[in-house]
Amino acid sequence: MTTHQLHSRTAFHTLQASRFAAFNRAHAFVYHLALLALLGHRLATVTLLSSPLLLADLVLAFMWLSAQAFRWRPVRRQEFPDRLLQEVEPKQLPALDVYICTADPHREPPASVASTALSAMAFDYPTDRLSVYVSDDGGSAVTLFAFMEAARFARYWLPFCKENGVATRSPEAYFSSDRGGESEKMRIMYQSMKERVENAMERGYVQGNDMVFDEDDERETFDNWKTFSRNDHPSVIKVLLESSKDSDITGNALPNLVYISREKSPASHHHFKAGALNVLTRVSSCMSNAPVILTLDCDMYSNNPRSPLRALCYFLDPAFSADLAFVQFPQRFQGINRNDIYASQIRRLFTIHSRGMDGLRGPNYVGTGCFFARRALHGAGPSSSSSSFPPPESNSSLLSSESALRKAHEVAACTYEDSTKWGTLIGFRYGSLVEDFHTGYRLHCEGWKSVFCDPVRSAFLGDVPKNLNDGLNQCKRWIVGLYEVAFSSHDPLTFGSRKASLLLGLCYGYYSFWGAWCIPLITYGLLPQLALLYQTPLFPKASEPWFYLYAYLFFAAYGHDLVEFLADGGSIRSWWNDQRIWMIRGITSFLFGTVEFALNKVGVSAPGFVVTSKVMEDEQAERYEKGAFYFGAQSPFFAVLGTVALVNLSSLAVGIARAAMANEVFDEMLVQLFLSAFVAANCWPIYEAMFLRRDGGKMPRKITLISSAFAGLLHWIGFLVKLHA
Ligand SMILES: O=c1ccn([C@@H]2O[C@H](COP(=O)(O)OP(=O)(O)O[C@H]3O[C@H](CO)[C@@H](O)[C@H](O)[C@H]3O)[C@@H](O)[C@H]2O)c(=O)[nH]1
Ligand SMILES: [Mn+2]
Repeated sequence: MTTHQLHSRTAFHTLQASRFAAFNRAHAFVYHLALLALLGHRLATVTLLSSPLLLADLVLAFMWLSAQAFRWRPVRRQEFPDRLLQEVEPKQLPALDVYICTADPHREPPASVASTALSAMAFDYPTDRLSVYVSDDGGSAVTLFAFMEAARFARYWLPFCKENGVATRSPEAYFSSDRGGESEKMRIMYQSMKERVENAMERGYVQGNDMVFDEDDERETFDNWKTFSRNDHPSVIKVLLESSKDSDITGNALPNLVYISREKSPASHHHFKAGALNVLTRVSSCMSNAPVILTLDCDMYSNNPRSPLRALCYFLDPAFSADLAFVQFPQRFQGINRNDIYASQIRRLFTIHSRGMDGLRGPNYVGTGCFFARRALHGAGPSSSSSSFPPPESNSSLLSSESALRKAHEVAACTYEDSTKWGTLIGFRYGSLVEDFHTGYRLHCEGWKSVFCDPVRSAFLGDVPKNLNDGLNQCKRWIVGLYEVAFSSHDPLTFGSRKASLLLGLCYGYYSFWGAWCIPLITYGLLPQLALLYQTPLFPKASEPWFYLYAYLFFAAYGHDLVEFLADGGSIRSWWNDQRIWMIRGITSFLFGTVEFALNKVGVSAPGFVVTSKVMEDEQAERYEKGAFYFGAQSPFFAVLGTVALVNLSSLAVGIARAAMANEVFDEMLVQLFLSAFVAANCWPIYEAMFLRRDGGKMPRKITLISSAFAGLLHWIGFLVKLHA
């Protein structure tokens, strides 16, 4: 029991260990014995043909073992913002800097990005200590324009939210559901602002008709912009709202709002989002320099205006916060269809495993919805930084003062980081496409801890890729980034387990090698099926005792997974979809990511960050809403899926036919028959898309043909192997 529980009547937060922990440990003990027996049996019976299964089982064993770390001590926390407010005067609350990253106005519509900013500006937080900074890696004049519009709209929107007790403070989200009465005027105002932004977006630049330029300076900015290109332009830093000068229509101060597009040049590396976050960290330190920082992706709007207070329940607890680097809220999403066909919620990553890590030293940083102590980004471990929180008052001079702006431009320059420790020891860390995973991991290694904060009303909501191909591409990028950490000089298994803890090292090890799932998934998705076709048994007979070992290992793993999923609030249908997508990712994203990482390693290609699209055509939206898969892209992923689906279908058909004729086939081949049937059941949407559907989401003819050719090739190889065996 912690001290916080003892004083739970006044504590700002409490912690409760999960009742599952004891069960998990007992189960892990039994399961590991079975796993050892399996590996022993495999080794003793290994043949040339079954040797890939041995490798697959070894990878499975590693995955299982490292995943037990998440189950060792899951915890749940609760925080009490009202108690905090009883003890801390609003004037004593630390300043808060919010960072919002955007990178591409075509994939991330500027009006939605501005909506996210408005939701953060409308936090239940003293506006004179709140600043919102947006980083625009897209270098888009339209995004700046959208933020200028948002700055004007904020004068009405903030008082509207507070007077009407609105909880959904992103205007985009608020007006997407039908509202009448009072909000009609606001809706019209928002719609017309959105239209102006969209018109400028369509045109591609901002002109005098779009807005009344307040100052010549504004006109000049947009005129100069016409010579900029995305990858080559000077820094643009604009203070759009300044708390000490600007107020809303009721006379209350507005938060600071600052637009930044860092300098870009083809000659320097920009380190994707991590680079953007580091510029934000430095520019904001020249301006508001708040001790608390919130990072948000441009699509992750605030859905709970009190989340800053919740984070402060931890940061303002002096007995707790000395080594607290960040408070992570789960990534949650809006607009997911009923049974979450693409398993977009990724419950395991975003909640189940986060709770597991929270019982060790804290959840991983997942890039958005995360409050940081600024000092944790200074590169000194917790013991050497000042233990009191919050640190002394932030800058009080004007954000837009000439000196602040001069300094800000200096630190946003693309050569500023040359021969500094930014990205290696200071700030957000470079070297991985999953800068969030990497940064959180390194902070844990430095001795910092983190907290997982999961209020009943989700704190933030974002968009998910609602198209299978986009989702698989996103996952592929993650895999490449995760391997970059796995094969760095700070690899989780050796370095991490020493510096953080053995269990945390295993957690990070599990994810850094996430892509290795492709080995067992591809092996188990093809080999037993081909062997079934050519009547080669690879598993014990159903009448042998060893059979029960396999059955136990399979059903216990799936069962445990299901129980965890249901306990997290999932349904059986969405669990089924989740495990299906895991298989699909395994043989596509994980495989392609593994290959891509290897190619990067030998210098054939270089890592790139393809921003996930947050826009969707109406037809696609409708199809997604109905729960139909979308296969209508010429994607190499789909060719792999089609191949595996066809191999399983043919082996299942042949296997059943043979088993119907001879009983001993059933006995000998039960495991292989089961595997074919199980994979085929999972492949149902693929068969539909190949053979049954007529709509735009069906598999393109070409992909079906390529898949059939590959499947045929595999059958033929199987046949040759059988001939020679
Ligand atoms: O060069 C870049 C590339 C991306 N971004 C921003 O990074 C965010 C995440 O990009 P997105 O395409 O949405 O990637 P996802 O894969 O959906 O993002 C997940 O994975 C990322 C990498 O691990 C994390 O940074 C994110 O927080 C996490 O939500 C967006 O706001 C982008 O605008 C930049 O600012 N600069
Ligand atoms: Mn995203």
